[in-house]
Amino acid sequence: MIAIKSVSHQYGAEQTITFADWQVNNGEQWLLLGQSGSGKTTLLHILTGLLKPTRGEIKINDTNIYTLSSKKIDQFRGQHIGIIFQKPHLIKSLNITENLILAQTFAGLTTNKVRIEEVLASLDMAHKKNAYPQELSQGQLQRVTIARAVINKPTLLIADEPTSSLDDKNAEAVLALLKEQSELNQATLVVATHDKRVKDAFNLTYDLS
Ligand SMILES: Nc1ncnc2c1ncn2[C@@H]1O[C@H](COP(=O)(O)OP(=O)(O)OP(=O)(O)O)[C@@H](O)[C@H]1O
Repeated sequence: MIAIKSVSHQYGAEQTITFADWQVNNGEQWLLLGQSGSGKTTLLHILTGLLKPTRGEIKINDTNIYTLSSKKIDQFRGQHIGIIFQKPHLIKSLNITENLILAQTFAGLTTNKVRIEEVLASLDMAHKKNAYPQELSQGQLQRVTIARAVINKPTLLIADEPTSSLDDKNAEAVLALLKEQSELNQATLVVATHDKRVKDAFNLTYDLS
């Protein structure tokens, strides 16, 4: 489902990061490990269609994504890839339901409120569907971020450092949620981290260091 082959990226004249070939099958749960500066963010951007690598090929669901136009890549991302960033990036002037509608619209899909209610319920957030982002706690905001990432039933769910700012208890809870949601939505999960606490929760690891 994800295959990267002979991929490297060059920043300026001096720095080239080379990525080992990687094959990820449907439904697998992977940890993407690497120290600061090893290239995790670069690889995530490459995988999500945000950064065309200098060399190599990336296939997601048999689509060679960098052969698509940038508009088609944006649509492909919206429909097939759910991304959980460290910070929520929700629109403050829209309530939670409206933020999720926006995620459907950006992907070129029609509004599906039933799906929104289903996802919010699965994250125990149904009671906050009309709340605004500033009315939510950090933990609730993180749940909404996960809801937004899975709303379009992505085949690939990517989380970038989801636990680094959390204490042990919350880090464990977020990991459990990510695993549960990827299973519920039959999505492949890739969690990028340098957080050693996360290591034991995964048995498949792609290590950049
Ligand atoms: N736009 C850029 N221009 C030049 N060099 C860059 C650029 N982006 C990243 N780099 C360099 O590429 C290397 C990998 O960066 P990247 O952000 O992918 O690492 P990372 O593993 O995500 O690090 P961290 O865990 O600290 O976020 C670093 O040496 C960085 O300085």
